[in-house]
Formats: sequence, structure tokens, C-alpha cells
Amino acid sequence: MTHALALQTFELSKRFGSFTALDRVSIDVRPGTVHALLGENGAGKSTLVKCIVGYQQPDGGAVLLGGREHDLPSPAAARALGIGMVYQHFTVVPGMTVAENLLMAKGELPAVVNWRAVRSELQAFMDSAPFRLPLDATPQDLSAGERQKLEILKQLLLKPRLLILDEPTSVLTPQEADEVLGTLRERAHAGLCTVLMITHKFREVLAFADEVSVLRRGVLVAARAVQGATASELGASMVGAAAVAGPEAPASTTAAAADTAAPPRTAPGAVRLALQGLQVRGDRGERAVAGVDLEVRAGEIVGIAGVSGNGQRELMEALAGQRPREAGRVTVAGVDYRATRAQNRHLKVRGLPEEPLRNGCVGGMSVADNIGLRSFDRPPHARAGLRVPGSLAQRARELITQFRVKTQGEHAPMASLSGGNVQRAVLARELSEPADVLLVSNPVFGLDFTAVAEVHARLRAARDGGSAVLMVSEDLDELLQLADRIVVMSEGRFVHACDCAGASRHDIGRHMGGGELTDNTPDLKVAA
Ligand SMILES: Nc1ncnc2c1ncn2[C@@H]1O[C@H](COP(=O)(O)OP(=O)(O)OP(=O)(O)O)[C@@H](O)[C@H]1O
Repeated sequence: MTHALALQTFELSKRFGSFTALDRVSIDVRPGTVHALLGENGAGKSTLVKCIVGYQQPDGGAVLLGGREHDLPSPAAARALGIGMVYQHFTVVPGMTVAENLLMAKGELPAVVNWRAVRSELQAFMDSAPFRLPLDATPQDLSAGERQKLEILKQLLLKPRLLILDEPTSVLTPQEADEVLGTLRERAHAGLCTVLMITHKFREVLAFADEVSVLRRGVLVAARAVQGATASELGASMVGAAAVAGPEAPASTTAAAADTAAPPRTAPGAVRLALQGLQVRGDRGERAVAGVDLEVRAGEIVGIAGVSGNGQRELMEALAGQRPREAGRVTVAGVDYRATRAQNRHLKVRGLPEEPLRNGCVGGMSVADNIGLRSFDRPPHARAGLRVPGSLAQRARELITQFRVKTQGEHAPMASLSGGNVQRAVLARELSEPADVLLVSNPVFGLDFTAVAEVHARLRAARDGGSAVLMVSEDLDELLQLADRIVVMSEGRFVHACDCAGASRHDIGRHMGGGELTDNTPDLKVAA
């Protein structure tokens, strides 16, 4: 018997004010298949999915499940029809055990709880589940990858007939990503459920999806079987031929140019950033960074690989002055570095924070004001303490075009932009002036491939111009493509280091999973 549900949308439309986010989109997701949803940042993928799970109401068109039209006034209504959704952000409750989190998965408290019966049911579910987690563990005990698996288990427990996932592999090691997607495909092909997943990774589409729909600027521009497709065909339909060669895309930053151009490398120069015995505590007082040493030289990109939650965030926050350093020393160009505003200006240290809407912007303020946060009180935008009317808006318009930020104008609130476009706006602010040291955290998280290519081109250009770049990324492929050297961080320590040329993806992935970690693993001094 098949449980998998067919999903179709018929001419689905959604407007925000005068802006059309979805324009008569008709997709066809066959039961028992894995269907990928591709599109540039701001193409309308999340909006489409939100209309299907009842989180937003379309302005026109219909959603058909199992061939029948359904009204979906709320997420609860979608759930009742067998639709499960795994969001990009975590929804597990931190203080509750895995068992308690699973019990809450239905979104309501049970009328009677017989814990013995519940536990044995959950254990039986776990024994047959594609991945196992200890029922008594709390989310704090779990790695980010395990928490992502718990999110998926919560949905599988509800036996969804249609499972929708928004970039489900962003916090997984390459091995875990393959395991999760492989398992979901098996379940789909066994007829247990239909899978619709948003992803920016072509590798995942080509390896795991059966069919793919591509959105561009709110319009369905391609729908096809994956078999026989190539990454470049998918990329071309995402951006359209005109966009790749379009006038707003400078030749050096188009997707094709940016990732294939061989950067003119010179040997790295003097040490610009040095960490010695740096220790940092995490939010719960645990030692998140356990005494690390590192040197980053002018003209090189050093990438920190690792599954999120292994101390990378705390390390970068400590470097940026947003978290106290418990012990150790940080120097920039030989000077003790405390990350004050004056030092950042003087030593030319710039940063791209993680989750830029939360950490690098004021959501209610306009795009122009956010782009001007560093410079609004300095010439040419201010003279003798007075703002120069129109100056910042003019500069913001230039940067919006140059960095291809999709916005309804420089006066639109930052929070109205799609995730990827917030990132572009912050990049515009941070990369528009030269930097000697760049501290970068997950710079392309959630960005589509043209934006990734642009950001990478800009980071390479900074490196080639002499910047010392320290970059944390959860995407190993990105680091292998971009960095000159990689250090792997696991449980607050650097457990592995290698040059990128000739590095083994599998080997690094194993270290990311903590495979080689022992209590006595020494920190690695990483020098050029
Ligand atoms: N609540 C809202 N108010 C105004 N505009 C919105 C709202 N939600 C989305 N939009 C706009 O609709 C467009 C589509 O956004 P959506 O989040 O669906 O894109 P996406 O394809 O999921 O992008 P990303 O890959 O960056 O997450 C964007 O231009 C966005 O600014």
C-alpha cells in the first residue's frame, strides 16, 4: 500500500503589497519521488513552501494533494493532511530529552501520558528509524548534525505522506548528508512518503532527486527529470542566459567567470593575524575553545572546517570582541588586538558575521541605513557632525547594483529581504573597502550559486590584494574550493590541518565527525 502523497500547485500566486513573489506557479510532485526545488535567492522557494504548509495564504491558485484541492488555512491543517516540514532553523526544545521532544512533535500535549508505554513505543520507533539517537539525551548533548537528525525524526514519527525540507543538510558532515538524503530517498521509493526539498547544492539534486522544479523571480521556469541533467544546465535555468551575461553582472563576478578564473597567487606574506593559546567559554560556561594556536598570513585564506557547534562560533565571536577571551593572546600585525572600533579602523579588520540579519543588521531599518552603519558619521556621508542629505542613499544604490541585492529599493526595511539578499547587503557594506584582516563566518550560507560565485570572487580578490582571510564554513566543498589551507575544529580544538591542494575530502570529513579525536589530541600549530 502506498502512503506517499501527490502534490500539485495550480497557478499559485502570492503578492506582498505591489510585489509578486509567486506568479501562477504550477508544480507537479509525483508520489513516492524526491523532488528538488531550486532557485536563486529571492526566487520564491520559501514562499511557495509556506503556502503549501499553510503558513501563508496564497492570493490565487490552488494546492492539490492526492489530486484534490485543499484549503490550508494553518500549519495544523496541513499537518492533519499528512504534510511534515523540516525547517532550516532548529525547533527542538533545548531543556527536554530526545524522548520528550519526540512526544511534543505533534505540536500538542497528550491528554494522558503513560511514560512506560510512550517510551517503549518511542524505542520501537527508534529501532526502526533510519538513524538512532539516545532517548535520554538532551539537545545540548547532541552535535548539530544529530539535532538536524532529531528534527527529521520528529517529522518521521508523524508518518508524513509528504515531507518538505528546507536545506536539510546545511549542518551535516558530507557523510551525514549522504546518509540522510539516501535514507529519505529509500523511504520515498518504498512508497512511504513523497519528499520535496529546497537546496542550493547541485550535487545533492543530481545524486538524490528524481525530478526538479526551478523558480526564477517567482515564475516556474523549468521542470524536468534529474536523470541526464547536468549542473551547468540546472544553473543556466536558475539564472537564465540573460542574467549570466546581463548588464548588471560585472564580467569578473559572473558565476562562470568567478569560479573558473585561476587567481593570480603569490606566496603568502607576513603574519597578519596570530592566535596563541586562545581559550573561550561557551554560553553555558563550558570550554568551547580549548586553547588554539593559528597564524594567518597576508595573501592567504585559512579555512576552519567543522560541524557547527564545535567552537567555531565562539572562536569567531571572541576574535570580533563579542565574547570574552578566557586565556591566550590575539595579535594583528604584531599588535595586541582587542577588536575596538578604533583598532578595527586603524588595523583594517573587517568581518562578515554569522546570521547577518541578527548579528550584523537592524532589521527594521532601511537597506541604505544598514549599508551605511559603518560610515554614516564620516565623510562623504557626514561633515562637521552633520549628515549630508542623499549621500548615503546614493552610495547604497551603487552597492545594491554592484552586489546585486534584490530589494524593492534602498528604503525597504532590511527584514523584508530574503535571507540571501540580507547576506549580499552586509557583504556590500563589509567588502566595499579594502581590509588587511577579514574574519568571515559562513559567508555563503543560504546563497544561491551565482551569489556564491560572486562572494567567492570577492574573497579571492581580497586575498590576492593582500588580505589575511580567516573563514569558518560548515560547507567543506566551499572551503576546498576557496581556501589555501584548512584546519579542522572538533570539540574546541584544531584536530587536523592540511593544504587544500591535494587534500582528501573523505579524510577531512572523518576528522569533522570527531573520528580521530582523543582526549590527548594536541592542538596543531598551523604555519605556512
Ligand atoms: N513577508 C514578506 N514581505 C515582503 N516581501 C517578502 C516577504 N516574504 C518574502 N518576500 C519577498 O519575496 C521574494 C521571495 O522570497 P523567498 O523567501 O520566497 O525567496 P527564496 O527563494 O526562499 O530565497 P532564499 O534562497 O534567499 O531563501 C523575495 O524578494 C522577498 O524579499
